[in-house]
Amino acid sequence: MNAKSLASAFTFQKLELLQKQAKTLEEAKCRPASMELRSVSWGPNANKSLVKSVSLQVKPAEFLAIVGPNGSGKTSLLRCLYRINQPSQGQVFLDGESLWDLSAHDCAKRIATVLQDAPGDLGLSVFDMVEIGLTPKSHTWRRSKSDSALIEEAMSLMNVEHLAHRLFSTLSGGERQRVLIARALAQRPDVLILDEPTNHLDIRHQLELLDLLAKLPCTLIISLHDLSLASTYADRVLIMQDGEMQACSAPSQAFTEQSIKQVFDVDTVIDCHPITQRPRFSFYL
Ligand SMILES: Nc1ncnc2c1ncn2[C@@H]1O[C@H](COP(=O)(O)OP(=O)(O)OP(=O)(O)O)[C@@H](O)[C@H]1O
Repeated sequence: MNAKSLASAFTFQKLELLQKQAKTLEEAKCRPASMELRSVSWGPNANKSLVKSVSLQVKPAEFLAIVGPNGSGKTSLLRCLYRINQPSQGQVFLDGESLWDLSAHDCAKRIATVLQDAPGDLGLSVFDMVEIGLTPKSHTWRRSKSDSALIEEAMSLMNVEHLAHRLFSTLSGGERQRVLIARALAQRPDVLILDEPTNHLDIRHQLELLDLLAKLPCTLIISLHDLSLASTYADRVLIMQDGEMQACSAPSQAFTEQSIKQVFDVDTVIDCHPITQRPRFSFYL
């Protein structure tokens, strides 16, 4: 077997393992939810809107990527979706129920988040950190065998099981990010919201993460700076500019040379990726 076929056999085995594990998470009763924003606006005060009348529907199990330049309102919009930013106008719905009619605890049972600001040094081990993911659905303080299996499975999916006993605070940026994603997976969410999850990750881990996320049996809403990752993995792409939604459609429709010039102010040549058949970009100024 030559090096190339060895590498692809390894990738295949690993993918098979990931798929099997994602199936176990599926058996752990994920119920992908729909989300809807109806004319949602939000701002830190009455005179300032950072999210401006955004309307969209996300179907159960859909993968929606949110892209846009720095300061375009991606994080502010995500915060509306996980019940931190209460809209000044409009409403957000989770499976048809208004998010603000649900308790924070009910939301946490269904929506998991991985945010840009990592939690501070809580003196917790990696295992403890991932275990926190079980809290919203726990009925008791005692950890059961299936709880431990879920924690281990989530750590193994994110390739951090060898770090289980390390202090979270001693990890590298990329390791921390993977632990926080494992924590979100242990939560067995119906909706998973991630804000720039590929920050700190090397290219191999970026691709593995997106590949794994795209297979999870939950609704995914992810902000990404990397347009190629959004193009390769997302079902639809929402392009934000100055707090407004510029486009929300399949990558091949949302990403055009004109839309990228208008929103990101860079020139692009777009062609079709020979393997993924998705739009591929070459940027220039
Ligand atoms: N609570 C707040 N008070 C005042 N301004 C805010 C507040 N939250 C966000 N902003 C500003 O609103 C704009 C949008 O911020 P947001 O974090 O939503 O953008 P983003 O698209 O996620 O940016 P980035 O790509 O840099 O992460 C930014 O200019 C930011 O400084």
